[in-house]
Amino acid sequence: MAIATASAASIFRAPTAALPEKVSIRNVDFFYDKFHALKGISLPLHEHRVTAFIGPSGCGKSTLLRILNRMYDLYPRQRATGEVLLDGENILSPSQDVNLLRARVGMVFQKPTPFPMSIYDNVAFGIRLYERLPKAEMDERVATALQKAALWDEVKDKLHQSGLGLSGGQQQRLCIARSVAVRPEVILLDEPCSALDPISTAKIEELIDELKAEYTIAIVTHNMQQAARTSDYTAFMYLGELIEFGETDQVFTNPRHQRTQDYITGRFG
Ligand SMILES: Nc1ncnc2c1ncn2[C@@H]1O[C@H](COP(=O)(O)OP(=O)(O)OP(=O)(O)O)[C@@H](O)[C@H]1O
Repeated sequence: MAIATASAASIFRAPTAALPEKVSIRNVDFFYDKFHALKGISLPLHEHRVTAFIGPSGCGKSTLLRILNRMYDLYPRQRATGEVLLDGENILSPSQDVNLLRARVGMVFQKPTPFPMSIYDNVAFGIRLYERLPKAEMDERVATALQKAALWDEVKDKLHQSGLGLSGGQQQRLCIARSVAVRPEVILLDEPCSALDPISTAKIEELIDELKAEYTIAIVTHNMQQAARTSDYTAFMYLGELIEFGETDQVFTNPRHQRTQDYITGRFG
């Protein structure tokens, strides 16, 4: 994929002023039992910006994302060391309330995962975990979340039909609505378009651009064009290490490391 050329620079967004670090990943190591999957990872996620994680299969992108909302806690023998500061507080600390963390840091997975319930209940589900709202207020929250996920117009007349009856692209936007509904501060997207057709993919990419006005976003993607189009910052990982992190246009047009250059030009991976 030869997009690491000066002539392709126009596809990148204009460099933006650096905003504060919403998340600061500091010297993080991760272990699946004895397997050392991440080594000394340090980088920021800037507030209201999109950071893309790229790198060959197995380099640790999803593992890093799963650390940011302590998803790994659900599995025995998985552990992280180092610090992940969210607004300056270390979320890896044993005293961190993990449920609260997952409300602040939402996650959308590769495969759309609607629950076998109505469109309305899919969105209300997350809210009900944290809050008890009167019906009118809940209706409002569900509608707002669906609007933010650019799905409202397509579903407003069938809110009580099953979420499973939606197309793949609509299901993924429903999952984004479910995540947005609990008013997170950070949204983690793990290859959110890999199961989608090009039109649905374009919709999700547009949506990512809109969502960053309110949220801080991290996206794992195998699609170099998608990383270039959607992100402000790019992190290139290889074999559990962070090789390069920088503004997306710099990483794609003028990478500092040969390995980054080789990966983004399709020479390996
Ligand atoms: N549950 C697990 N138990 C043991 N090792 C694991 C587990 N999950 C992932 N790994 C290993 O950790 C490393 C990083 O995996 P990870 O899924 O984070 O990579 P990735 O970059 O997201 O890959 P892909 O692009 O293929 O999704 C790989 O070597 C993988 O085999």
